[in-house]
Amino acid sequence: MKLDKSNFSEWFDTVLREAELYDYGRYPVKGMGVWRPYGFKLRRLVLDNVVRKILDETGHEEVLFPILIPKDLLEKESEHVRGFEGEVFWVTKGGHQELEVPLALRPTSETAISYMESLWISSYKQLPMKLYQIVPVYRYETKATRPLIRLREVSTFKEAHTAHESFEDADKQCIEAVEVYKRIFDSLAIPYMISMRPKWDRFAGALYTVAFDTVMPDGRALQIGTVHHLGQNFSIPFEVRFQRRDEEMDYVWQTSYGISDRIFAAMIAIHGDDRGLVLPPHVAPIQVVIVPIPQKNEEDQEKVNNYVRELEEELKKAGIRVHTDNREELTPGAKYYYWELRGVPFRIEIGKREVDNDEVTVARRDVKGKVKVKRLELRKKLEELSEEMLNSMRERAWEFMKSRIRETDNIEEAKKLVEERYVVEVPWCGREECGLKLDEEVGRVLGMPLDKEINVEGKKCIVCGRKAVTKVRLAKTY
Ligand SMILES: Nc1ncnc2c1ncn2[C@@H]1O[C@H](COS(=O)(=O)NC(=O)[C@@H](N)CS)[C@@H](O)[C@H]1O
Ligand SMILES: [Zn+2]
Repeated sequence: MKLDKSNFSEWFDTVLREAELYDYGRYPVKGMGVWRPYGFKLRRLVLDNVVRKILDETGHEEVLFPILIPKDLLEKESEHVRGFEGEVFWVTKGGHQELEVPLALRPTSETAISYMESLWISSYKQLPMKLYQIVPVYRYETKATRPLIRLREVSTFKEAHTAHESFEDADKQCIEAVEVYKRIFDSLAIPYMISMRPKWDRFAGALYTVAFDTVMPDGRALQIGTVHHLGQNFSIPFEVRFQRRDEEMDYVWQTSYGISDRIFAAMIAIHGDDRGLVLPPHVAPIQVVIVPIPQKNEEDQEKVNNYVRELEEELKKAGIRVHTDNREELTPGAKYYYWELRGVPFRIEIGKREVDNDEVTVARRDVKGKVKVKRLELRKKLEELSEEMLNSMRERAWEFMKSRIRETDNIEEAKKLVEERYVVEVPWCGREECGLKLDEEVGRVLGMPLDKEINVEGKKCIVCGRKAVTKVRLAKTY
């Protein structure tokens, strides 16, 4: 099977399948895939070593809520229910019994969490309350479903929900949430744009939505994370009341922020190449694969086998996830291909020469060439190479994303650039009808850049010609 990343959609589906990460399209429910052992290990390492680690370090506490939400609860916040009513899976029967109250498979959990917070929270002393859970959520997506990108069972949904004393505190939490997401994406070397979503595209029930978008290899933008200021839109209907410091009663101010399986889609898509996966060393299920080079005579073979066994022991003791590929039926070359497809960051080749010189030959997955390393220096060298590899993956990914972003003051040029799969930044007057026109005729409005200086001095809205007040990013999106 020849991989060709220039045909991205085909490449992505093939890599997921051939690297035995994730089985999609064969499980007999549309929009739902299966995490296979190798992919499940990658997912667990990302969740434990990156997502949970950063969330726990920033004052969040992990919880677990029921998956079923009664209809009356889901419908308490009017904008929320309008936003999700077409997307909810319902459980309507228990055994032979029709259920009194239909139960929703959670599409997200603001309603479930606000309901319980109304029972838990009574005083400002309990605030801020910062909870998160990593659970599957369910959305009856009607647009084309795609593995890890648009699922009906979003199997890895990290949703954080926080409650605060004031609008300002919730606002500050949104800023903190943006920093948390920057750390998570930076740790996986995923590049991102941060934009304020336009009013017509914010989360159902939010005052505002800040979104992280990355650019996939085909130039289309993918929303990989969102942060919402919910104001009191849920706490009032759910009566999440608390006594303020001044002893007055008030409703809490809430935020919520979510990431999903899309972080795996982005990491796999952006770092992969024509040989398959390229994984950041600190989350790779196998960090080092040892490939022994077959020897002609018995004695040399014995020496190589012993050397390999010791080396593997040493690396395991150092906490490195190492695997020796002793399969007789494969040539070294076939083994290289097999482990490159699976994105193993480092390959160590051991032949007679390495044994005689007490060294190893190391090949890094993301760059060509090999280096010889003295066995005694190997552990330290692997740490250095891991750092170097992650940094170069991050640099390369940001370079690519920046190469896909253009600016123009001309609507015709904007259309052409979006057609060519660029993200285009254009001056805008801020009026909704112009924004909606851009959304329809040029490209999806990702929103106002929050991650760069905006200068629209003397610029005109590319739709109506009025004075521009800001810029907006437009793109073809998933
Ligand atoms: N069908 C889907 N498949 C995969 N990922 C999805 C899907 N729908 C949304 N996502 C991802 O999940 C993130 C959070 O979803 S959301 O609707 O924007 N926000 C919420 O649900 C809020 N309750 C924050 S937890 C999105 O930014 C997007 O990256
Ligand atoms: Zn305008």
